Amino acid sequence: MKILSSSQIRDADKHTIENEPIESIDLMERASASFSKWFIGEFPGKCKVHVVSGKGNNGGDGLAVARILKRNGYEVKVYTTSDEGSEDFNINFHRLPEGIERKVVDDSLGSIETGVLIDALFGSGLDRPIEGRYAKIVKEINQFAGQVVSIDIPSGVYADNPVDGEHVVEATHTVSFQLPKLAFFMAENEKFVGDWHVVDIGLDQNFIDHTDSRIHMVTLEDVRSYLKKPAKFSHKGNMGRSMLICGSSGKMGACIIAARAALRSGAGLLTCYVPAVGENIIQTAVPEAMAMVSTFQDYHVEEANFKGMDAVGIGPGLGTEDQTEMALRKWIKQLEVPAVIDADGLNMISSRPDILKHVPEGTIFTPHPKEFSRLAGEAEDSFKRLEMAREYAKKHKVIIVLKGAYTAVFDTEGSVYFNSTGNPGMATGGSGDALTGIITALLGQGYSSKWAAIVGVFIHGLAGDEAAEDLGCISMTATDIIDYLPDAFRHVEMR
Ligand SMILES: NC(=O)C1=CN([C@@H]2O[C@H](COP(=O)(O)OP(=O)(O)OC[C@H]3O[C@@H](n4cnc5c(N)ncnc54)[C@H](O)[C@@H]3O)[C@@H](O)[C@H]2O)[C@@H](O)CC1
Ligand SMILES: [K+]
Repeated sequence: MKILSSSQIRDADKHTIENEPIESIDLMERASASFSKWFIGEFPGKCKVHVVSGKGNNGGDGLAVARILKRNGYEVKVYTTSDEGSEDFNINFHRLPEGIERKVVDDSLGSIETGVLIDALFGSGLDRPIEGRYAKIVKEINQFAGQVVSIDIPSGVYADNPVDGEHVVEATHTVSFQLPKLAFFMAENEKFVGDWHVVDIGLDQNFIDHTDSRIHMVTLEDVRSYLKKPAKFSHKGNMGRSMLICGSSGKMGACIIAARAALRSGAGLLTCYVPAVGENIIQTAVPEAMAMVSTFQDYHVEEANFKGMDAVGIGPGLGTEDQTEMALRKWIKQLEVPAVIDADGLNMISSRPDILKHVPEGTIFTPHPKEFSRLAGEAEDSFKRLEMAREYAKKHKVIIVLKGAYTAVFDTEGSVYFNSTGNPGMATGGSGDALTGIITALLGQGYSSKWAAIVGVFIHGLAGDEAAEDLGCISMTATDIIDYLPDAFRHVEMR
């Protein structure tokens, strides 16, 4: 699913109005009806609803929603900051039926105790920080004890840029029209956006499909269409020969987790290249994997042989000893197959950036934000980090998997794909090692680097979601994520 900027969405609105054709006020009605349908589903008890409207079209939506909810049996009170506004605001203001209490407010809503508050103060037309009387209103909205639902976007949040003011509505839910907004994927906006939802308002799909956007959200349907089904005549040899270079003394767990995750992701033949300390451990813990053992006891110091391999995963539990770093340099120089580099592998590259020039095109890096800042420098905010990761991926011709609540995959052409699965329970030790194992296995099965990353991240998150459903976010572990991989793959396969 594409994510469009607010100016692109405005163009889509305009195009729909001209070409469907539909009057602007009727499109507002359609949007408000979609919002109301969502609202009635979420709050079926006919609670008291307070609608706070600005004077733009977001406020106009609020007024239309007030009317629709009143018709559906809700007790509705409307607070407007003005009795006059945009053309469509004015029409909806005059359409407000009898029986809706209304109040034109200056800088205070007065006391609101119960019910649900709908925030229709500002939408995508916000063009400066919220100040003065509007700031006081936002303060009151945030002091309200009940749930707050923002129409389209929380007032004070920009769709495509970082928040620049102190006064921003903190919504419980945000109901966005037609498509999600880039702002929803940024960690610092979580407290404003709350849980977000998208409702269809019937904008011209053909126009959206032809609008150039390099920002996407990965959906189940996307992954479903890219998932390779094992062929009837497949055998272990053509399901990919993969190697994990992993482990050091005290960090063999990372290796085990990555190996198990690879096997649960369809790796045909898996070899774990480990230092001597890891031989018994990996052979006992993961009997399905072969072990290739380095002569040195505690950590990697030697060259590896990738002959016959289809994919390599480098990183889980490697440690960052100087000699391991020298070994890493050799591995990278002789890489001829698709590879994913994680964790300590990335940390070593950060401290010796000259290794970068040997990294083959299309290699996947899977940093979390801290590892990414070691690679590319600190970012002021998530929007800047997004641009930095995009530039880094383009410049070094690598696929970046920037891990976070919405893990983002950056391809070498400047496109970014936000993941839509996963939960806070996955921020647990070993979760990243499992991801490395999954991506290695997919690379081995012939997925392109970009799609191995996108599909791997999605499946990893989905397995985490299935685990969280049964075990809860607090108790789940990386091993649980692996245990739920079969459910996740089945879920994607189901048609
Ligand atoms: N046809 C369309 O374009 C549709 C638009 N829709 C709604 O329209 C919204 C966008 O409407 P608008 O473009 O009218 O914008 P807004 O409703 O967000 O408000 C814009 C107004 O607020 C003022 N303003 C901006 N920032 C301010 C600030 N910090 N302090 C004080 N005043 C400020 C602007 O000067 C302008 O008068 C969307 O978010 C969506 O809710 C929907 O009805 C769907 C259809
Ligand atoms: K709003």
